[in-house]
Amino acid sequence: MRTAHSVDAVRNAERELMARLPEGALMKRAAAGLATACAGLLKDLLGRVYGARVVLLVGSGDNGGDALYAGARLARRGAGVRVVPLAPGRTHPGGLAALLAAGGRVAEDPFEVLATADLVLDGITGIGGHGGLRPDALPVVRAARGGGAMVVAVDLPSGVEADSGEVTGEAVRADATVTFGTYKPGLLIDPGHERAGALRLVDIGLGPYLPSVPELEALQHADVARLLPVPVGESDKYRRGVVGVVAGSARYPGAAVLAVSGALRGGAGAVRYVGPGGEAVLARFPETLVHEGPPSGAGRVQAWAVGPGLGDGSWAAAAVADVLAADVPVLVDADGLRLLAERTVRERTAPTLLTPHAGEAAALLGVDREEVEAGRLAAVRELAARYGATVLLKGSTTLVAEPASGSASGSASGSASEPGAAPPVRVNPTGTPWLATAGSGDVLSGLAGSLLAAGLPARDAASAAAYLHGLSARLASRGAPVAADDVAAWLPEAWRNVVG
Ligand SMILES: NC(=O)C1=CN([C@@H]2O[C@H](COP(=O)(O)OP(=O)(O)OC[C@H]3O[C@@H](n4cnc5c(N)ncnc54)[C@H](O)[C@@H]3O)[C@@H](O)[C@H]2O)[C@@H](O)CC1
Ligand SMILES: [K+]
Repeated sequence: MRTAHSVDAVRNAERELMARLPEGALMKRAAAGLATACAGLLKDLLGRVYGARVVLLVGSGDNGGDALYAGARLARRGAGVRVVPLAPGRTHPGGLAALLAAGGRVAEDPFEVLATADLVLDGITGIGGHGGLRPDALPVVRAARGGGAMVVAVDLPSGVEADSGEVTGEAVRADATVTFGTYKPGLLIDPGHERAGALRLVDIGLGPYLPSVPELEALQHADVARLLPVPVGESDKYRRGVVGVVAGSARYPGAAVLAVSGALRGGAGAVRYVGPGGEAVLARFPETLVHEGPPSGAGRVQAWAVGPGLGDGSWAAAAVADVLAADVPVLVDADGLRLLAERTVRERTAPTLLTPHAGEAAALLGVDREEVEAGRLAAVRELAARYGATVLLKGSTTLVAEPASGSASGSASGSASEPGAAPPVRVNPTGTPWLATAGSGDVLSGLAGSLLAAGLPARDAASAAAYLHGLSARLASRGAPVAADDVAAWLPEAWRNVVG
């Protein structure tokens, strides 16, 4: 599991640790890890550190200090290091002295050195930065990218808000980010994540001083493997769980097929389909149990997934209300989200999982889509709190938030967090831009619904589904476009990849 902590948590931990260490020791630890990472990258790039051309972009804070001490280490190994001070007169004095003593120099012409640099270290701002890059930094940052050097961000790409991943205006676009002590939420959530490049974590000894419950967590293979249901000898289809899928319409019969295709690969023992797309579903998946009346008359199910391609006719509205009245976990997606009342969801006693994309989340919150996209973490938390439901906010870095315990009964998922506090938001690390394709959300709904029916708590079902879904798209794509149908077809391979 990768975990990220807030700036406040990092600063508190740093304070406690620093009180036990000699002055400056923590920064030197950070700089040593940073220099080692840069030396490794230079060796991959050039086969050597000696003679490499390194430029340091340095702001007014300790982030610049890290860059300067790391630059000094690289200079001692024979790299030609030049510093571009973006806040002249406020450059970290100890760091600058160390760099100059090691043979580094202040660049006379920033643009000249950036044009020929092999590696640029972005030490403009770290966790103390706010409000995006300042105008005076923009031409220098653009020249760094334009010169073709590898750009390595120190702790965080400058311009990215550490706690949210928000970018106001412009931010550095790094090839790699070397971060200290713990990941920061902004490194794992878009738009910040996408600016960070490959992530490396340097241990500076903060671990024991960080809160045990992080702000954010990203599951890895082993975590997901532990969550996935495994049938045992005496399992039958009912014990494995039956998932009910309410999806599709005369206009969108394909949504029914895609949602069922995801549900069939999600671990439930059987899939019941309810809606007007039964014929299309059976033609493709004869193993589906099809029902035409209201969902409540369909027979036993352990969880429902409702919404993809439903349209907004009266049948759809009645079906959504019918499903929400059931005392089993319910996933609501797509058109279903337009047909639900906040109060109905809040009053449910069984878990509810909402799976909006940014546009749908914006409609539920009554704000603009851009606001949700820029502040995804705040949006998913707000939705979970308002609806008292688990919320999966789709996107390139899909997020899963749980409401604080007590705000919705039945939706706790065994988290180790304090009573009353919401557990950490989960961010999915397997997404790929190729997943932004029509119908892929329908597959995800069926898959997550199936995992709910198999008995996973809503937060686990949502995060395991997002993980498998992203991985499946990556496996299917291998760099080429994929269709939603491919994503569904590759789910068994993704599952094997995770548990194998
Ligand atoms: N506190 C510690 O013990 C450690 C801190 N470390 C480093 O220190 C960093 C935090 O240092 P600071 O708290 O000094 O903060 P930063 O260095 O991140 O930035 C704060 C400085 O930048 C200015 N600033 C804020 N927003 C700006 C913007 N948009 N454009 C330009 N300048 C802006 C502020 O006026 C302030 O002077 C971490 O990210 C990490 O790199 C590491 O050395 C590990 C140890
Ligand atoms: K930085």
